[in-house]
Amino acid sequence: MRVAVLGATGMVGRTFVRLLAGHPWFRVEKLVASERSAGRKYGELVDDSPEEFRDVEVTSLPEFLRDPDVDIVFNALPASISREVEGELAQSLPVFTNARSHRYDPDVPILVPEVNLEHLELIEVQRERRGWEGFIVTNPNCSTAILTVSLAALRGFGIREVKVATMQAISGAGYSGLSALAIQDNVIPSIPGEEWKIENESRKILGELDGVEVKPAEFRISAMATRVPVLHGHTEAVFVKLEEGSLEEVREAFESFDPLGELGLPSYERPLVYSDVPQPRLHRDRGRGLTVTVGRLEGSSGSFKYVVTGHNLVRGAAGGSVLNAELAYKLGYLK
Ligand SMILES: N[C@@H](CC=O)C(=O)O
Repeated sequence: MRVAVLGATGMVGRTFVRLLAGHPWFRVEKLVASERSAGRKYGELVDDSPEEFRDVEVTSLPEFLRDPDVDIVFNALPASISREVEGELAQSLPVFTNARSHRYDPDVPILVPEVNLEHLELIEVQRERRGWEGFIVTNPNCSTAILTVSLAALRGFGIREVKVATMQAISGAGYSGLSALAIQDNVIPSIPGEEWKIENESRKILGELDGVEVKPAEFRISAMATRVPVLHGHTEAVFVKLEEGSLEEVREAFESFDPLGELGLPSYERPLVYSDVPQPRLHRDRGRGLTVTVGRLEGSSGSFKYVVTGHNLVRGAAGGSVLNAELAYKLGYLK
């Protein structure tokens, strides 16, 4: 299928392009960016462009919108312009987006294939309600994606409460998000909007599809987000209360979590690996960036703590979105 990547020169857009290079089902035909970049070769704008895209001429967003002529859109544009752009494109095309603009619409799924694949049924609700031929599927905020993969492994024990403190990498703030002087030798315990997203997106993702919308999961959740001087890879200290489960059972649940192994999705990797001391520099690239690493599990009688780390740009953004598209393709939502 022919694909366009919107916002192709930003941190997440570059990751989309890298992950889609040589993809067996999706062929990137259009790299879309600002008017400033339009007409220039992708390799001039992005130093580490995959070889096959170095000479591709970048298209401006207005030009793309006049005649999209692709089968699928991956969106890495900023949220400030995404709502309108996505709404326009979804009238005729499937849109897989990293932007938060539509995440909280009741008929739009926040999809993590290993956690809530059944929420894809909302595509039919969107089409019915909005008269679209296409649809919008979002991936979660990066820290939420990493957290929910670990929580999904624990769902069978009955999750009652989650407390999480994040240590988020610099790349989560975008290419020019933070100055070196602000983050070097420092920890910044404030990421605007992040805690609300973690708390609300997690409950939607782990919630139940009730016909035309998702009933959020009922567990209590409280998040504290911090930025740390790590390039890529968000790490999270999680404290969870479960209805039941021993330490051995919880560890076994982490170790055996592999819900979509049979589907044959090209990007699929085991979503979770247990390792004693998870660390972003050592573990973020595990499973080509799609595997999260869980460890430091301690606790008893339904009260546990653990650490999870994962690649914010891959599992937490572009990689999650590509996996969403692969799942939709496999389940017949892309024609
Ligand atoms: N908001 C996150 C980026 C992931 O979506 C961050 O600031 O790290």
